[in-house]
Amino acid sequence: MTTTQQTPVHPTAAHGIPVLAELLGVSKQFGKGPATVHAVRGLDLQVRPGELLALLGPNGAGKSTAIGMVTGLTAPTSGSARLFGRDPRDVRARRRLGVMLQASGVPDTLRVRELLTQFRGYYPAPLPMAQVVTAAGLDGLEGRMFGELSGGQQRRVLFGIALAGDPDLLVFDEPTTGLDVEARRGLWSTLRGLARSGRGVVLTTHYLEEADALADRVVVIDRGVVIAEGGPDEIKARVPGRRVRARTSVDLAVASRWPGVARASREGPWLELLAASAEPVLRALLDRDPSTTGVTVTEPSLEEAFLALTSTTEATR
Ligand SMILES: Nc1ncnc2c1ncn2[C@@H]1O[C@H](COP(=O)(O)OP(=O)(O)OP(=O)(O)O)[C@@H](O)[C@H]1O
Repeated sequence: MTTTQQTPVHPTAAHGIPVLAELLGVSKQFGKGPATVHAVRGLDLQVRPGELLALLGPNGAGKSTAIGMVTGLTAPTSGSARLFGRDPRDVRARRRLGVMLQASGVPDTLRVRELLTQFRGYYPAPLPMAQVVTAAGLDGLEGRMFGELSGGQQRRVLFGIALAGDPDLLVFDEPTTGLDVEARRGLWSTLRGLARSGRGVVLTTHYLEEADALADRVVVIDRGVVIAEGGPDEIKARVPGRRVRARTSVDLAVASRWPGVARASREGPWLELLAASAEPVLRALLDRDPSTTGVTVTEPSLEEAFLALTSTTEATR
């Protein structure tokens, strides 16, 4: 952790717990007139030291736009974004921030060592080169040109660049996209270590098991607004659901209209229902088709909770 910083962490109103970054009632619109896109609408978000926060949401939900406002790359249309208590575009705040975005803009012809040296040079107290290389899994790649690396190796370089300044807050937009299983697990462990050392870590991900395995707090965004927030277990509990699967002749369209049924799907003879609770569904199934067999009831995964939270009742055949 950088020890030379003069800037105090911004003390927020909420119980005096320090906040590294926050969005307060932030909205962002792109375009004008009938073509206006409301990417983010009235979003509140806070990131605290030592926490790993995952932003989840379907494509186009507003996750990258939210991250852009936290990191000062995008100005809010209304509301306020603060980074270490300052405007996120203020260089004194940005020096304490490490960012890894989806698009890189890194020159293909620079070698990994040159890139890391260049980025370390932007910061007052950068992380030692050897630590950056090890944490990002770049051992042996230091002499290679960026443009000649594989997609996964390039992601690791970008990760190294985000770490280079030894930042207090790290923001990653889909950091594990394109990484193989081993590299992903390695990155998870690094992210956990960063949070344990007191840094704030924010990431967006499409891998829901990643948020489940990693995050202290999950914020689910849909159409620009927060629709759920809490620990992974709390998010799952927000859908007080059970997945009921059974071999039955009950019609999909009928079952999908039962009260409390959030999703229904059929695969051959198997009907699967995500429902608020299992008992009424089991009763209804057996009433309609006494020969229903093979019933299993399970808790929803984070993925199912996420789908139920971000979609209206949907029946698929
Ligand atoms: N520069 C821009 N100009 C116009 N529209 C934009 C711009 N950036 C984002 N949008 C729109 O804002 C909405 C939110 O986009 P955003 O990239 O924040 O979503 P996301 O949750 O990160 O999606 P994904 O998971 O696909 O990366 C989308 O409808 C997108 O098309």
